[in-house]
Amino acid sequence: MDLVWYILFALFFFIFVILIKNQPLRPRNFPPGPTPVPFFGNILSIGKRLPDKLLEWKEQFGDTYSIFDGQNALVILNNWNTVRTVFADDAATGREQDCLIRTTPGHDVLPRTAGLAFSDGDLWKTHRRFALSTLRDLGMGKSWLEETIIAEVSAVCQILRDTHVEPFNPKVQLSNSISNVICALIFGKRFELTDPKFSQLTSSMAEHVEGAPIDKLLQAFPCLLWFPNPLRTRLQHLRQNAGRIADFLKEQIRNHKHGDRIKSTTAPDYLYAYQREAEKGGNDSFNDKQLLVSLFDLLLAGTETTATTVLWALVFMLENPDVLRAVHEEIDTKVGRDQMLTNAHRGVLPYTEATILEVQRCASMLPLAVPHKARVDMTVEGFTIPKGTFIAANLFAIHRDPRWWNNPEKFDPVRFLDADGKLIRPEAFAPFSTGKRACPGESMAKRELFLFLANLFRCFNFKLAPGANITHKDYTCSVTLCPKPFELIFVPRFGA
Ligand code: HEM
Repeated sequence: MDLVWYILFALFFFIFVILIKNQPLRPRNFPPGPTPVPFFGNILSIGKRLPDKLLEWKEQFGDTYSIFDGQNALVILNNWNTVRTVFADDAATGREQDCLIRTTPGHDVLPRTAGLAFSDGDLWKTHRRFALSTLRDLGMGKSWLEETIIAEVSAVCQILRDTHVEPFNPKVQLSNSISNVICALIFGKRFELTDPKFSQLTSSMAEHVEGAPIDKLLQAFPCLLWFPNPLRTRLQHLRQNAGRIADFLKEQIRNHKHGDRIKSTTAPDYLYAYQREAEKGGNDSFNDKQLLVSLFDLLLAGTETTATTVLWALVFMLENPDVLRAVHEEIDTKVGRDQMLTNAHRGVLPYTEATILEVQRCASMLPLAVPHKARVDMTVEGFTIPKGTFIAANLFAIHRDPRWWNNPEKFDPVRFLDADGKLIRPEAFAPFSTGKRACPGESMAKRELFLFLANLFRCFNFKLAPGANITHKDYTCSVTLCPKPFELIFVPRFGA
């Protein structure tokens, strides 16, 4: 009996030590926040609606607070002025480098510390500068990009007309056509919207983004990688997905190198510009590994974000038929129904553009943008943030902050118009984030969103399929907020 008690005592003592060792602790003078539990941090309190929980904690702990995902602390910034100051600082430009979906011990699907979105330091600076100038050279003031986007919108509108007012989930076709724009930009190629292989690829991209929470969970509990379980199986599937996208990109690079490029446009593309830069020599970071991951980042960032915003726009138009009616009226009276809308029409369609901005504000589809990491010890709002701490801008909260927005829960495009009906950009509007790591695709994305959405609005009325229901509260939450799958009836407003 004594031995049993002895073993039990030793076991409890062992568990106690493990719990104490794994109790996440806030360093001195660190932002306050909810009490974490051993191993899990605050993960278990979050539930299915992360943005709502983060708003609750903001009420409780103030504008700058911290939470733990497993053992890692994440500082959440909810005040726009703080975000602007912190993200302008070079010290806050670090990024998380570990990603289980992208890398496997001994075999990296996509090499870590490479690319644009998850690299940092000098490598990131060099390649971000290159990306910004190349995207600007390829896109700015060039008609080919606008023509490419309009061709894609026309193709997708035709597919939607061909549904003959039958219920249809437009997600795959919209993602394919939006992905075609970034494919044209990065390697000058387009794919048929109904091509099953291409549809599989864009679905893999969506799954890759949705998989981020699994990655986080397995990083918090690496022991789950040691034995078969559903999370490990899911991770393997996500890695295969990432591998499939990487293989697709390698094929494009090979074809390009072998001069087998399909010239759908006369413009040179990103890949061409990159290879020219590499040939110049003088900087060996312009290598094949960096090229592959940069293309991966551009393809995913350029497809998922824009496609999800378009889906959100459809949801908000269903919920706000008066707004859609006002958009139709503006387009019909200022331009007319019988021509495709181009960038030249932006100036005469301020209400339509304001509607798109309001969709971005209300959706806040990247609710925490992409978290940054402190590269050195920092002081933020009087708190000490040690080197290596993750820092996130809560764009979802900023876009609902009553200090900046009247009646923030209301979908109201007029907040983006001045008294003369001209478009304004309120200060705390930051769907593309701000500062040194702000989205390099912003100007391209804005153009795409206008051309896709204004033309979809021009062409269709949207109705829910009988018995179906979707509201802006029905979303899935990973890195992005994405409306749950829904079917719509696309009612053409006029003949083709
Ligand atoms: C509606 C469309 C889009 C939205 C809302 C969006 C938003 C964002 C946000 C919030 C970030 C994180 C910024 C930060 O870390 O502070 C980001 C990063 C990034 N975006 Fe976008 N984006 C969009 C479209 C695009 C497009 C079309 C491209 C490519 C042409 C692109 C390429 C990138 C890249 C490469 C990064 C990583 C930048 C870095 O880490 O330095 N995005 N985007």
